[in-house]
Amino acid sequence: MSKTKITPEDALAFHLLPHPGKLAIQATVPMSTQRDLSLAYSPGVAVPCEAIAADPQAAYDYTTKGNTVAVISNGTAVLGLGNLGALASKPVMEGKAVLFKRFADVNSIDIELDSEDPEELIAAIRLMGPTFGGINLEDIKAPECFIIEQRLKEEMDIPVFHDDQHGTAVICAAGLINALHLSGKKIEDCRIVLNGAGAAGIACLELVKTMGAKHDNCIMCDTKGVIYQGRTEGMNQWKSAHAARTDLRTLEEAMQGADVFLGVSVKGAVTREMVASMADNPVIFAMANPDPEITPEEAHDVRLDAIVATGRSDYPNQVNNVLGFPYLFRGALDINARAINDEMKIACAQALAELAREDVPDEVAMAYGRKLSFGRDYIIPAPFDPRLIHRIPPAVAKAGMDTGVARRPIIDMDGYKRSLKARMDPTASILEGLHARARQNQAQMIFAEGDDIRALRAAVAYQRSGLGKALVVGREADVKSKLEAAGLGDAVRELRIINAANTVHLDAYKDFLYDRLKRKGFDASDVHRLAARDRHVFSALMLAHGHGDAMVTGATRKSAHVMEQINHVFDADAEHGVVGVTALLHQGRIVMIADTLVHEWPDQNDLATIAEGAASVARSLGLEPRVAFVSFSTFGYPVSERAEKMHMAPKVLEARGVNFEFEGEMTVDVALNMTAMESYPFSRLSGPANILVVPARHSASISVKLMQEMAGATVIGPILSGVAKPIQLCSTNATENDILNMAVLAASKVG
Ligand SMILES: NC(=O)C1=CN([C@@H]2O[C@H](COP(=O)(O)OP(=O)(O)OC[C@H]3O[C@@H](n4cnc5c(N)ncnc54)[C@H](OP(=O)(O)O)[C@@H]3O)[C@@H](O)[C@H]2O)C=CC1
Ligand SMILES: CC(=O)C(=O)O
Ligand SMILES: [Mg+2]
Repeated sequence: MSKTKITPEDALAFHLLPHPGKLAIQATVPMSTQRDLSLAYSPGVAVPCEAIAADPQAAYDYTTKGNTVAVISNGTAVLGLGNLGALASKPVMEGKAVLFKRFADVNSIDIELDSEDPEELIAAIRLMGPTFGGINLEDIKAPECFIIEQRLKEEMDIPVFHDDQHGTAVICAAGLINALHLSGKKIEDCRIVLNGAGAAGIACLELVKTMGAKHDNCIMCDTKGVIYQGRTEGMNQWKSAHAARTDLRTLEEAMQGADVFLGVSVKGAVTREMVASMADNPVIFAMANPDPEITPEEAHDVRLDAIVATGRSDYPNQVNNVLGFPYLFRGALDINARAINDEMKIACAQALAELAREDVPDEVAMAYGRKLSFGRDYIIPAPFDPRLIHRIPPAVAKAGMDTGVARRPIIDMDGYKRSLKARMDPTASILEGLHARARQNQAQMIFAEGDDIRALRAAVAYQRSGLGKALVVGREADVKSKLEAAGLGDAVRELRIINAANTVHLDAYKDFLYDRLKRKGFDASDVHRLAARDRHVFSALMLAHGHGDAMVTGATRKSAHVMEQINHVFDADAEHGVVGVTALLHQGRIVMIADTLVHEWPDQNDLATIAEGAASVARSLGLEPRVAFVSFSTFGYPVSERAEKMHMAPKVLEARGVNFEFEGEMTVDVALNMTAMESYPFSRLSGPANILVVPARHSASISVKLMQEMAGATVIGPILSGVAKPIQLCSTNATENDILNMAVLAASKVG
């Protein structure tokens, strides 16, 4: 697996831009008219207030309570970094909140409380009960976390769940079930060593014992070594419950002959020697974050037979509570649960373990750059597995219903599973899919504009994200000084910088170009100038000769000019059926507009070609194309000469016998809104259109820019379809991230 290299600068920039932090709040109701105001606020708001006063359960219907979880910390155990305090824990808590949203569509808000006094924390959190459907406690150190959670569970009527305890224990249990399955050992026979007797450690060992591990076979260690019966130093009642009858005193001694090591302590706590002394087929879960107790490389160095997991996303087998808390809360919220109980946690662990043993869909395999199948390097589902959202919450909800904590049981389980699938934003998986394919292809990407810092930053990000090799066209000294000025001086060595003036291939490139242009009014000196001095032409020549797999350009010059230059090398014009398609991503929806680049005033045949090009782009993004030819008239009314070609284009497609849905002509609202489409029951579209073929390039540009400026839509493209090699153009106002996305798109098409 290619490892993503993240620098401290990357991490800070990610948190700084485009806005400080990682989340925002968005209204879900219209707030534009006097009437909206009267309904949302006084006087309309009084009605739900009274309804809730009469029946508290109504809060789940009329407020956000039922889908809102608080992520609460006091920062006393921030990951494995220790007591950084409430304020410094905020990035982690915001992070958990975004994970809740991304993976389970749970709205979540972070709350950092500046106190280490359990009583203060209990009082503060208890008072927040009315606001939330659940409380996720996070990174509060042991033993205070045990007292706080226990009391809040008793005193609150919503789920209170300390993620570091139970989230970790659930995932650890799921991974362990599968790891032991592979090593052919029974949990009751295993000698288990757990390092880190805090929030995560105590909960993990308790669950492992519930699963059948014998008390006398389990050794728990902390900073003072083995927790044995009679030890007095650094003890508390939770540690005492796991004190072993043993003469072992150090982690090193405990590890000898152990079958399983569970680490929830700190970076580097385990040595190669300790791993070497373990039993056959040892299981090692080094779960400390951000750095594990021992890296998989170090462990495998001494024990090839080890099954190793960490808490990180850049190694196989990520045993991290991100696989648990989003889905546990999703299931709990959907039954308006009073609590998350042990049965719900066990159901979650079992569902996760089962899922990992099943066949893995290709999209998941691609996201991880390798074929995943149940085995030593795949014992637990991967976080981007799209099946998690509809497999885990139903198991949790069912367990909650069976054990009587549901205020509102689910009656139609199949309907519930379908609704879970629909919850997820399809745009997220499309972008993830593109990244996945790009990562798998490991393309050598030509960044043509090495004189532009945005392109250079994108090239660095491309390479450091493990997507492939970045080839930058530019002068070495210039690239170096620009990168240094941007604080990226160390990236110079990582990139391959190609200077057109002194490449060994220049003569071959010139011969090729001369052949293409000699009958088009270009002489040898024109060709030399183009090949050696124009970065777009030079880059296209590199690509044409296989000295790179794909290219991205267009940030420094208008796309019409860039297309003209590229056309000297490739047949990238309307005549050759090339089409520009722009994808608009907005509010969980994707709509493509075509042609946004190549055809200026297409006729009906061109329009049909544009539809075909756009359909192939849609399929490459994993979408089943539904094309609408759009205009200001719908199915012939009002009659207009201008709309004629849009009316005729579907007939051309019919004659071509294409294998995707299309219809037209129609207005955009009919194309995108199934209710409006109901007035035309003969329409052949089975759902709202996802491709709008527009009458001309100006209407394409207007539509895209209007959506971008007014609605804040994310714009990807124009994506070029029909060129012999993957080339992507970005716009002159592209950001580093836009350029990177274009590179990813180009890379996803390689191969
Ligand atoms: N992968 C995952 O999903 C998760 C991983 N974790 C990781 O687990 C670790 C602990 O978190 P948490 O339980 O919340 O923290 P706590 O502060 O509650 O507990 C930390 C425990 O680790 C022990 N410890 C610290 N250093 C060492 C050492 N060198 N050798 C042995 N034990 C040591 C402490 O010992 P003592 O009692 O003597 O002070 C304490 O018992 C962190 O690294 C965290 O990132 C946590 C949750 C989830
Ligand atoms: C993953 C997590 O919750 C932790 O490391 O604290
Ligand atoms: Mg944590």
